[in-house]
Amino acid sequence: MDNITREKTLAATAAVSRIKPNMIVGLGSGSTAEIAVQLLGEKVKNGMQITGVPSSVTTKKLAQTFDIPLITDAVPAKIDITIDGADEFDENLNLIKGGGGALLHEKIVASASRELIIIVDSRKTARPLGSSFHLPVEVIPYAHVIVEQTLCQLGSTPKLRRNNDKPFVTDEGNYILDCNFNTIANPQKLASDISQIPGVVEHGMFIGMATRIIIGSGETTRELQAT
Ligand SMILES: O=C(CO)[C@H](O)[C@H](O)COP(=O)(O)O
Repeated sequence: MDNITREKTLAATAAVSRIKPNMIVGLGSGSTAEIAVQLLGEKVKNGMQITGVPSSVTTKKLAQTFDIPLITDAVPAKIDITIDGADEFDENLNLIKGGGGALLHEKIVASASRELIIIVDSRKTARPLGSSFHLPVEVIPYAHVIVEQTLCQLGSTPKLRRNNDKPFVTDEGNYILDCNFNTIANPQKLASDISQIPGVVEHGMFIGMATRIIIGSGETTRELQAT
């Protein structure tokens, strides 16, 4: 196992150790969250009863291979703990997510969760949002040209995400604009401005949602907790 995978596994193991029998567990997306799904699958195999709520089609398929009982039709109003990854986080535990394109379902699952535990490897450290990752904004295809123009007026350089020569399409059939805002000085204000643009479905800033960030670091983990 390479060092980064070991760090992801350490963070995922620490997060999964917080899952107790009969919990409803939100299942995040991305390579780190997938390790957590695999570890949860082992718990289920050993007899622990949990119910998972997947945040993407990819995660649903993975969880099914481990026979994790799932709720897939609609997100329940109360999820005990969600374990997910992130592309960036700041010292206030605000996040940028959506590198894998699952930000809409991830945010819905997170919004229903009593606890949102984020797991990352040591390449990700607390820094102002936008400093190293472009903010994904999910838009309905019909509106993507006009939304792109408005996002330019807000100070970014949006780029339509592509999958080979076609636009990348999300699980809900939408497009993603990856927006370089450089460092985002006021995430709350920008989040509100973007949410008001007609045609925007969701953006990848998760503000005040994460309760804990577990960072795999070498042979150990360290944690940041919301105050
Ligand atoms: O937000 C996400 C997917 O939409 C992922 O959680 C994020 O991209 C982190 O992925 P990884 O654990 O592979 O670095």
